[in-house]
Amino acid sequence: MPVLNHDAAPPPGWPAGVTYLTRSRLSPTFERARLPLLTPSSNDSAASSKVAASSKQPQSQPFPKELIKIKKITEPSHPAFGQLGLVALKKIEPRTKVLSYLGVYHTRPHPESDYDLSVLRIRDEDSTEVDATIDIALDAAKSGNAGRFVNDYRGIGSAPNCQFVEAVDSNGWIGMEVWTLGKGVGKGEELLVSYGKGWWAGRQG
Ligand SMILES: C[S@@+](CC[C@H](N)C(=O)[O-])C[C@H]1O[C@@H](n2cnc3c(N)ncnc32)[C@H](O)[C@@H]1O
Repeated sequence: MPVLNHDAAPPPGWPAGVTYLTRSRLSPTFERARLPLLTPSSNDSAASSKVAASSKQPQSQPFPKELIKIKKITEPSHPAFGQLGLVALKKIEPRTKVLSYLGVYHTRPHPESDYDLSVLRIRDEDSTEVDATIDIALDAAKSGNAGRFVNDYRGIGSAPNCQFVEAVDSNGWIGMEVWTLGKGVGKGEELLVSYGKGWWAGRQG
């Protein structure tokens, strides 16, 4: 009898055309020589000092269906009207992990993506150029989990109620998680982070 992998089923509201992940992946174009930089135990990684110690993660990251749901935004006054967001199904306590941000790690710029999170940016010591950097980012544009639906607070709330936090993911790589901030998130409230002023500045046209 076939065994169904329920972890792999996307949560309700998942959009067609986006691959649902329960673990992040490497892009086929990911420069394999950079892989040790993603592992915080790596000796020469500047990343290791940046990443907070994290409890051992399960192999896959299920959707926290008891905490949140994916919601279609139907209020015309909402700046992301017609899109999706994340809403709390019950009060989520302050400083609580809600879910991981999963996607595809890459080492090439993805300026066109609105779902791309930088996880590592360090100086390239092998380059003769003064400003040369090594950049690794996690893009959920085509493949990801519900972390990709967290909206920015601007024009929606007075302040973010969540933030992206660096952590070690289930692959042992530097990853990102969505955590509540100091006030938690009330039942029915939308989870909102700050993408940062730079994110919006890069999109002004
Ligand atoms: C990472 S996605 C967030 C999820 C997105 N709403 C969706 O349905 O896929 C980022 C995109 O969401 C929208 N967005 C998020 N926060 C916003 C805000 N405060 N105002 C306007 N648009 C926002 C923008 O279109 C942005 O490019």
